[in-house]
Formats: sequence, C-alpha cells, structure tokens
Amino acid sequence: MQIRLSNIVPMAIPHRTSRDVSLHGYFIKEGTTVFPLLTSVLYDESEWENPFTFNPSHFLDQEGKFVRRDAFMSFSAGRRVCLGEGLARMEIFLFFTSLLQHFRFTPPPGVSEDELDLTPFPCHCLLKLQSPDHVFLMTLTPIQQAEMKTTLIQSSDI
Ligand code: HEM
Repeated sequence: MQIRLSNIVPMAIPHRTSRDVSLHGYFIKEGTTVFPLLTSVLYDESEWENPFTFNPSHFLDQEGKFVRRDAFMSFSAGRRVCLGEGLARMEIFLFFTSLLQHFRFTPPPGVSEDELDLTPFPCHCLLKLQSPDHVFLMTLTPIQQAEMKTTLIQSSDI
C-alpha cells in the first residue's frame, strides 16, 4: 500500500510515560517524552521484501489474497491509534479507485516505469534535538521537518 511507502507521520505523535517502564531491557522513567519512530517499522528490511518500493504484493499471500501485516503501522498502534484510520482508508480507497476507473496512468514520454523516482524531496537536512538527558540526531526530508515543527509546537503547548 502506498500509505506505507509515503510514511506520512514518520514520528507519530509524542507520548509521555505515565509511570516507570522497562522495555526490552531499557529503563524509561515516568514523564519521559517518547517518539514512536513509525519509519523504523514501515521500512524494516526484515519485515518487507522491498521496503523502499511500492509493492502491493507485500499485502498478498501466495494465492493473491489480501493479508494483514502487523508491521503496517502508518496509523500507529495501541490505545492512541489514529482515530481517523477507518475514514482515511475509506477516502483513499474511493479517491484512488475513482481515478483508476477514469484515467490511465503512464510514465512521462521517454521515461520507463523502472526510472520513476517516488522520492518526495531529494533534499535533506540534519536536525539536532537536545534534552537534558538525550541528544537525537536525524536526517529529515522537508516534509518531515515541517511535521517535526508542528510536533514540537504541539508538545510545548501541552
Ligand atoms: C492517511 C491518513 C492518516 C494517517 C497516516 C494518520 C496517522 C496518524 C498517526 C500516526 C497518529 C498518531 C497516533 C499515536 O499517537 O501514536 C494519528 C493520530 C490521530 N489521527 Fe490520524 N492519520 C490519518 C488520517 C486521519 C484522519 C482523516 C483523521 C480524522 C478525520 C485523523 C484523526 C486523528 C486523531 C484524532 C488522532 C489522535 C488520536 C489520539 O491521540 O488518541 N487522522 N494519526
């Protein structure tokens, strides 16, 4: 599904631990802000045959039937999973099926399908996030930078 590859909300929404937690041997104290990095699951090479390619077969079994994949986490998971998931899935389905019913999509003249570049923006920048205990270094695309700014504004407003 294109929603996996497009990775719309790469760092989900920041959450804060309501109590001390031990997770896979790591101790996280109460009140720590946690960013669930959905990108790490959506592009996990041990989960997807071609993590960086649009490949609908990721969601089909040997007989061509649709299968649910736990690593498909574009809408996050758990109690704070995206509330609009059902609506978003329905809208995207209606939008794309209408387009596919009415149009034929082809690469521009002189370009083969293999040459199509689906990268949103090639430009990257290095972002440094610092907290009293931790420093995070990340490479972000402009879309992710914009989301990051929104996220930081939201979390500072809490
Ligand atoms: C492809 C479209 C969408 C994607 C990929 C997406 C993804 C996400 C993600 C990753 C979160 C964070 C979950 C977390 O905190 O761990 C979220 C939260 C949320 N989303 Fe979406 N979303 C989409 C569309 C929508 C739509 C259409 C609506 C409403 C009409 C919506 C409403 C919400 C709400 C209310 C939350 C906060 C839930 C909470 O904190 O309890 N989303 N979404």
